[in-house]
Amino acid sequence: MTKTPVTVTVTGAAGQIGYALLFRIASGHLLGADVPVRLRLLEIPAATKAAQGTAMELDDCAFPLLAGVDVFDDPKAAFDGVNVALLVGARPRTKGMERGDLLEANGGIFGPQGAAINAGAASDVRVLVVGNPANTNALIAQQHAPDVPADRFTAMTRLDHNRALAQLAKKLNVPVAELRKVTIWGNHSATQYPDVFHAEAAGRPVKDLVDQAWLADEFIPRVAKRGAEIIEVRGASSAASAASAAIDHVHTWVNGTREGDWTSAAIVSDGSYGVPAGLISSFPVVAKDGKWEIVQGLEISEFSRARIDASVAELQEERTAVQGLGLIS
Ligand SMILES: NC(=O)C1=CN([C@@H]2O[C@H](COP(=O)(O)OP(=O)(O)OC[C@H]3O[C@@H](n4cnc5c(N)ncnc54)[C@H](O)[C@@H]3O)[C@@H](O)[C@H]2O)C=CC1
Ligand SMILES: O=C([O-])CC(=O)C(=O)O
Repeated sequence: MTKTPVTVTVTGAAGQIGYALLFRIASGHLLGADVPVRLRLLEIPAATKAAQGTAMELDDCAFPLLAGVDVFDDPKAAFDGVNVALLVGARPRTKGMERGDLLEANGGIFGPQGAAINAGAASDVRVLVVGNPANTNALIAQQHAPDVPADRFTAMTRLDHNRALAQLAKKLNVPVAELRKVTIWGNHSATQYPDVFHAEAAGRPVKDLVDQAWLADEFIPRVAKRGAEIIEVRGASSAASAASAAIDHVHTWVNGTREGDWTSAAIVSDGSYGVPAGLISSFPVVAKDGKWEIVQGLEISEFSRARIDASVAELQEERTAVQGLGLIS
């Protein structure tokens, strides 16, 4: 193997998403089957022993692409030279909580991590925030990294996107691969808006195949509240599906979207579609040459406008809340 290994830092490495994620990164699913990776695992001191255990198991897999694994409890060391940062480490919600209830508990984690990325990351660093509330945590990290281009900070709505694909595929009885141009707008929360008005199923407009009552009363709430449904049924928040979506997000970011399709990612708004610039909000996006671009020029109906605005209003409230907590200025 001649390529230089890519350094991937995973926070919360001893957690349930971490356990589902690390083995897929090491086996080449994140960046490609010919790209060696060096893993850096960041944990709180109480969990570094468990992370060491996972590192031992990674060794035992003898993955040909894995160039090394190190465990850290210091963000500065963990993010030194990082190319891809997966910020997973944060407390998950439990039954009866909304993700926004985690703002105070988790927000404090992301300022120091953003600062450590600012101090030591490689110049091509890409950051994906998974820990909830993901959009606002990503905003906190980004605001602490003034020297890193803002477009390198993203939050994960790919799980919501994948959930929307799965629900539509079932409803329309088509393979997931035949679905295109589904969008998640706004916040990774119950206010998110899964939009199928531009979507296609096997080349046909989805809006002609489903009625508005199904969309409003079944599809949208099902996707938006799927995280809570998993907590209710599984007794713990989504892990393998979240890890899989994180893999998809970074793989698409680096390798591009397929022709004639787009995906969803929460990225720093440039003001498109009336989303205030600077908020980290989910949009329809394509990845080209390693960069996300918002799909422009889509017609937004009144039905969609009201739902996008409601989710964006929640993002603004979350930003005001973390300003009030002194987590960003
Ligand atoms: N954006 C999304 O679509 C999704 C987000 N999530 C979120 O991902 C986060 C992680 O979930 P799980 O792995 O299930 O939780 P978990 O509780 O199993 O693991 C979290 C890990 O993070 C570690 N951690 C806490 N503070 C840390 C810090 N400052 N630095 C490094 N590590 C730290 C903990 O020690 C623990 O090992 C939660 O906030 C959860 O809500 C979960 C599913 C989907
Ligand atoms: O719902 C939660 O708390 C975990 C999560 O973000 C998801 O499964 O989408």
